[in-house]
Amino acid sequence: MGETGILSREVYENCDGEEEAVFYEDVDLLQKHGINVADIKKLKAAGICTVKGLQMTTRKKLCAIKGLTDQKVDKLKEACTKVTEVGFMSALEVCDKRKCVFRIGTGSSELDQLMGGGIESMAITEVFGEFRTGKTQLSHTLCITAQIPTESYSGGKVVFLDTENTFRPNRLTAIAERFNLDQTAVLENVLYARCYTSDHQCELLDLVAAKFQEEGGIYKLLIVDSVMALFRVDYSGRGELAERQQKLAQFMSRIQKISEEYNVAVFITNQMTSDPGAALSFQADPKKPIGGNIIAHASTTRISLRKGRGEVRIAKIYDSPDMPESEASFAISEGGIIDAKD
Ligand SMILES: Nc1ncnc2c1ncn2[C@@H]1O[C@H](COP(=O)(O)OP(=O)(O)OP(=O)(O)O)[C@@H](O)[C@H]1O
Repeated sequence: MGETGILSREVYENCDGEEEAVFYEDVDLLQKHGINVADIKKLKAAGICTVKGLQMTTRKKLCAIKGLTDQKVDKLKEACTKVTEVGFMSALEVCDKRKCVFRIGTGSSELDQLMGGGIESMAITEVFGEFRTGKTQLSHTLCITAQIPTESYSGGKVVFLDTENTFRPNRLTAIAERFNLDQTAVLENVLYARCYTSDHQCELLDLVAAKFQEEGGIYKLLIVDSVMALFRVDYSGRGELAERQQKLAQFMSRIQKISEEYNVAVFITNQMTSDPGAALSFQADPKKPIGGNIIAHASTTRISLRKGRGEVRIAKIYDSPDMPESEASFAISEGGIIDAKD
């Protein structure tokens, strides 16, 4: 561990000094089961870098990869089963598997508590809210807190996909200062890409997967700020809605798989729109997140943000598989997200 407290070495270590086990099996392993290097290269070029990733890819998608015939796909699928078993496991085994799930703090202990300890790995956490509710500030804070090891978390690097040109490195250095971290090291640990179209946003996931595989176990967080902005621009009107939702579903499915494949936390921000149906049902807040059922089903935990007094913001669990619908407040400061009472 460096003087600053963040991990700057190539090999990340657990707090007890043990080297962290790489979570996945490389597709290169398939060579031992009769798959040639050229075909493995083709998989990697398509962003399929792990055996689990291969299991998660449909036969149809594999056949669409240039140079992969039906027979080759059969052989690949067969080789996969020799490396890892697919099928049922007991709930006890699931419990054991989930022990490697970690949580990344948000900078506010109240917000962490609301989310059961922070942003969870192997899952997608979505925050949505109107403008100025702190979605981007929370994204920036997570870029730093993700690098800070705790008793149960080793700390790691971050990938930031920016669709709205709102990423500001000077915010990262200001937040790093709050945590007494080396500013240059902190910036080095965040890999940034500016997305210009929704196609570009989707294509970048191949590079993200390749990076996660290349530096196994080092990346801990993928941020997409904001997930819908480009889809909203690139597809307009009802006529293009079906196509938009199909592309969006592919994007969401891919980031969901990446989170499980590499044991990383995925954090996405989303915008809101007025809900014409809500006025009729007398809802208190006639606004809803955009992206419809696709985002709703793919996100594991959904958190709504709204403005409170001054710098205070209120977060509410909107949907979660294991947390009650409760609220917490936090504040936005020069040092990022903090507790509202600070
Ligand atoms: N350095 C800072 N110190 C304190 N507050 C800040 C700082 N920088 C930004 N803010 C506050 O953060 C809020 C904006 O938050 P943020 O950019 O995260 O909003 P957002 O939810 O992402 O909005 P949008 O949808 O417009 O992108 C503003 O109220 C702004 O005053």
